[in-house]
Amino acid sequence: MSQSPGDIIEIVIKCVNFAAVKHKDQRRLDPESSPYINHPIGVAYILTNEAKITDVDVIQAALLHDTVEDTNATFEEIENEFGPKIRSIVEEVTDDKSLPKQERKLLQIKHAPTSSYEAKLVKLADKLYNLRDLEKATPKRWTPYRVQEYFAWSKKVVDGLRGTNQAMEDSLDELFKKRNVS
Ligand SMILES: Nc1nc2c(ncn2[C@@H]2O[C@H](COP(=O)(O)OP(=O)(O)O)[C@@H](OP(=O)(O)OP(=O)(O)O)[C@H]2O)c(=O)[nH]1
Ligand SMILES: [Mn+2]
Repeated sequence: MSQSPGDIIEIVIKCVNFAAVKHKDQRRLDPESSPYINHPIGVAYILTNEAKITDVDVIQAALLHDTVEDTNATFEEIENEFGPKIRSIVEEVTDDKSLPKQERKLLQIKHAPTSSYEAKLVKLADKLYNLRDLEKATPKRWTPYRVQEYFAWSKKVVDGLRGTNQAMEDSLDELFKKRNVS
């Protein structure tokens, strides 16, 4: 059965609310300690506004994409509230925080090319948002070297996501060019 505009608004606001409640005590690492929720909302907005994505599953997954990785939310909870499709996309974009950082970073590079189309879209928007943040301000306690390393690693992940969305890939390439990352 197709979703009415009312159904879509209801489910999207349910995701925004779920993410806001889960991320409520978290802040970004920028000098002003912005609310963390700005990030998932901004990732979803990149997808609607720049990537022109209208698939509600992708927008929902974007809003929820860091809840399991960074809060007490569980995949079971996501499935109960939002169904198996949303759980599956969120699962694809969630790092296993029990692994050493180096390994997590390598796994993102490795898994990017075989991710689903929906997960690739969320990943591209996530990287675009974070790299734009890095252009605006250096996160607390990050050295210039760490910033440059994040750019170089992101390029390797993005290279495995190509052929998914031209607008986001063009914006990412502009950022890599400015940083001389190739
Ligand atoms: N650029 C930037 N990033 C910030 C800021 N505050 C929090 N972050 C988060 O930091 C993460 C990147 O930092 P890392 O040290 O590389 O990753 P880690 O959290 O996995 O250890 C991103 O997580 P992520 O969204 O899960 O993405 P990713 O780690 O998969 O790239 C990003 O959302 C900020 O002010 N600026
Ligand atoms: Mn994120």
